[in-house]
Amino acid sequence: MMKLILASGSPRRRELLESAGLEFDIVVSPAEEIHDATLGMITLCEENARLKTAAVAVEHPDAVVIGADTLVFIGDEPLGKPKNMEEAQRMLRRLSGRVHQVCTGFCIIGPDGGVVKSHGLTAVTFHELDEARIEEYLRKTQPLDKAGAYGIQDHGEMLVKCIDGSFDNVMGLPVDLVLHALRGIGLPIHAR
Ligand SMILES: Cc1cn([C@H]2C[C@H](O)[C@@H](COP(=O)(O)OP(=O)(O)OP(=O)(O)O)O2)c(=O)[nH]c1=O
Repeated sequence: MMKLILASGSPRRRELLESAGLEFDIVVSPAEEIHDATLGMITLCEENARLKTAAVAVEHPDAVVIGADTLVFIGDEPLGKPKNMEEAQRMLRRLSGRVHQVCTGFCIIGPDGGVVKSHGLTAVTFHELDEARIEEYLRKTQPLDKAGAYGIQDHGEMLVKCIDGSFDNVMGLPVDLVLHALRGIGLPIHAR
């Protein structure tokens, strides 16, 4: 049986892959992310996913390794994780009352060195948020380890009016696409 490794320290990614019924080990990737917005949304997320995955794959050449990167985009501008609560507040103010895109790039590297890259894209519409709502949200949740300063799984109803696309993808991993890609490289995965 081929070993699967999730190259991620994100508890959300772990939860999503577990709920898909997969067995895997976790190895947190030491790779540094790049922030070059001129690459464009999809290339930037997929390239970050590839860097994270490749850094683990070289150490585990017999395994199938998967890694991912989630970014929030306002137009062409990527929002990563806020550095502090003030930046988190500024991000939520900017997301208020509008639509943004959440892109999760993922990469799978197999024992043959083959690289598969793909991504999920979800449009998220926020309610109009007043200052009191933003403050309450930031008090209730932990925004600093999340792209765009929010977690849709974390009191998301306080912020999110609607989404167009996959919820899992916003949370950190487009599970259906990942399962499809894993099947494509020959991992025995049963339908959900
Ligand atoms: C938009 C959004 C992001 N997130 C999280 C998912 C990711 O953990 C995080 C984006 O940061 P990432 O850099 O994609 O991932 P990470 O640093 O947490 O973990 P690793 O690089 O080891 O895989 O934001 C949510 O949990 N909910 C959301 O609604």
